[in-house]
Amino acid sequence: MTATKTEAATGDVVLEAENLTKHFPVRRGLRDLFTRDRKAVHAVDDIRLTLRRGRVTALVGESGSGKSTVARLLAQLYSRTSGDIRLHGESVTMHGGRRFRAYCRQVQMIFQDPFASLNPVHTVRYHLTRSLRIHGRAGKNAAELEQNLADLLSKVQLTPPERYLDKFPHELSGGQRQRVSIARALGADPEALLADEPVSMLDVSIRLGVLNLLRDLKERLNLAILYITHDIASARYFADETLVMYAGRMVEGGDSETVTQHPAHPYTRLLIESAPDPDRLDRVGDPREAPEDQAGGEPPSLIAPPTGCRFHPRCVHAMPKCSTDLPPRFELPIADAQQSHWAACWLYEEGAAK
Ligand SMILES: Nc1ncnc2c1ncn2[C@@H]1O[C@H](COP(=O)(O)OP(=O)(O)OP(=O)(O)O)[C@@H](O)[C@H]1O
Repeated sequence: MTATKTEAATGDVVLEAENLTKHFPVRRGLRDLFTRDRKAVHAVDDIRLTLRRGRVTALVGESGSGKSTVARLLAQLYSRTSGDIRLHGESVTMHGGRRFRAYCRQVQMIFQDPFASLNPVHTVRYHLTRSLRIHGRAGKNAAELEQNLADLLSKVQLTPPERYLDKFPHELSGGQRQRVSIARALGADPEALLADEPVSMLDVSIRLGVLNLLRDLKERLNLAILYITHDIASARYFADETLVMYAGRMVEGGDSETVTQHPAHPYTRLLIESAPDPDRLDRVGDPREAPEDQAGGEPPSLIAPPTGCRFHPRCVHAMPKCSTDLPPRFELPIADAQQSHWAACWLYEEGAAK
């Protein structure tokens, strides 16, 4: 791992990604061996994001938009094609060793499926003890270990701890299993949590409880949280900032209230209009209220993604420029000077007809 200091080493910034890109090579067939054609899935291109202490950042987009790939790049589970990842302003390059282990301790991932991420033949005690031991936090003796295990379970509101410590994963509910996964991540005493769809496999009735727990941990432990979801409504409820991805690129970002209540990018509007919302049922049938509803179609192939804006083939507002030129981030006016709101859409270029 190499390390170079940047100016962003100060303040509440924990983790930053700059121009983060991941292309997966496509396996070549026999015929391709005779051509120079090297195909790749352009899963993630030019991602820029910042995670701050005590804040939740939501990464929203439909299936296949590249959200999990971003999380796995940040967790160092994938090597990146290009771009930079900085922890406290220091660039990190994966090569193993002490610094790499320190990064893995500070940046922990929570997976979507708690049943798959916990080993069915081991108890809660085993999972949590292993995490504490790996990260050198098990304590000096058995009594200290027991206390640390109890503390971890209390942090995720599984109390009294002795009721859960010797249970196997199949003896717990989905929500309890996800809490154990969160406790295991907390065993490292991390600064950032990467939560990849942490509630999407849970019953609707218990999702809120797990999101409230994560919010409580964010506040009490001052954690930076990346919350990955396809549910933009939950981003409004749970996240301070929301970033929207489409076909491997970020298209809009800003504080969650603004992005969800005043979406600017045609894709974000489509995403919101496609989400079930009882408040809007009376408006169904009035196309003027929801012009993006007319945008049909499917997300593009990421092996040969569209040039220009990747959303242009589906966009009802597309202009000739959209199919040729990649839109940069345009800052949008916002009442609160503390907040920011941007959209990567040519509609917001100065002088463009809206
Ligand atoms: N290991 C891999 N090899 C090749 N292509 C991959 C790999 N992992 C992901 N992809 C492709 O990269 C794109 C982005 O996938 P990713 O899983 O990051 O999307 P996502 O937004 O998280 O979707 P979902 O919500 O369904 O998990 C998809 O086209 C996917 O098929």
